[in-house]
Amino acid sequence: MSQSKPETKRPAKPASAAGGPLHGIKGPVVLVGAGKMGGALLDGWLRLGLDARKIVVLEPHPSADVAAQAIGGLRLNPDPAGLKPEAVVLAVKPQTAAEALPPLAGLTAAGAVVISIMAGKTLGFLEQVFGAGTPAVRAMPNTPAAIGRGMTVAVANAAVPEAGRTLAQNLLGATGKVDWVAEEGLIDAVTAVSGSGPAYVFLLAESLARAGVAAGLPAELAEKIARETVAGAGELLFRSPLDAATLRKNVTSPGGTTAAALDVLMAKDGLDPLLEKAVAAATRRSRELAG
Ligand SMILES: NC(=O)C1=CN([C@@H]2O[C@H](COP(=O)(O)OP(=O)(O)OC[C@H]3O[C@@H](n4cnc5c(N)ncnc54)[C@H](OP(=O)(O)O)[C@@H]3O)[C@@H](O)[C@H]2O)C=CC1
Ligand SMILES: O=C(O)[C@@H]1CCC=N1
Repeated sequence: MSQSKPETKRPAKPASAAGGPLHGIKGPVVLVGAGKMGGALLDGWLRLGLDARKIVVLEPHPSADVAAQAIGGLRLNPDPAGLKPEAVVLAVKPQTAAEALPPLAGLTAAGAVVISIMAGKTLGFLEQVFGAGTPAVRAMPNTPAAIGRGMTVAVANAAVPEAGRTLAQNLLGATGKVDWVAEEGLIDAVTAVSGSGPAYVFLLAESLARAGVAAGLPAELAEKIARETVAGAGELLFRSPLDAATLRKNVTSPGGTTAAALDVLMAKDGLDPLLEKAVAAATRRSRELAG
């Protein structure tokens, strides 16, 4: 290993989860690509008590945290030829998939479920690489997975048995909520909304801070209050039983300051058409990434 990735916070030892959702997994679970999203999944599995000895990571430049899991028995970059995995989780970039995955096609010979989180890459592509009839799940998580607050939407091909779906549900659910759809075509728009969505929210924090500076605030104060506002509003949305529109109305006094701002944001050329264009662009890009 010539290079290693920056360290991210990982729990020193997994929370005990005897009898938890990952308890019945025999393994090995092979994770291909342990970058930002693959690393978040790995964290979730370890946090939920999946025995590190049941995990294999294939990653050319593992972070120090991933490498450290080898002490607990995680196997890092063994020869894939001898492996008979229960699941193979694909978390490499879609642009590298065509080169990175064909050498791993033999991994599914013993019936492993392939679970891909790659943007754009279709169930058809997975079957092309791993063979027709391979049980395959295409899933789209997002980065709040890193703190167990992810939102994943998944679709399975017809070859996935009930047990395979449960396995995928449990592995993906280690990072947050999982919804399933029957129609694969929806995943491109899901990618544009929840997969990429955290970036839009972080941009809102950045943009709000810049607007604060333009309104005369010192940059440090503007950044702090914008960040806390986005984080606090997100937390309120998470905890409150009220929907987003009601929470918005609760901020908006008639004839007050919020109403003045919302007149701009909710105008015909406001946020709605802008986000519609942004989500359409991301959806298109997801379809292009199918290759
Ligand atoms: N980031 C996000 O918000 C989301 C990402 N995704 C999807 O997750 C996947 C991973 O994205 P992300 O984690 O952001 O990207 P990263 O670049 O952080 O992770 C990809 C990892 O795969 C490694 N890799 C490259 N080639 C191989 C190989 N041949 N075998 C094994 N590992 C390899 C990379 O190593 P190196 O860097 O050294 O090349 C890198 O560590 C993508 O397909 C993306 O579409 C899905 C939802 C959200
Ligand atoms: O930007 C991307 O392509 C990936 C997929 C969703 C979030 N990040």
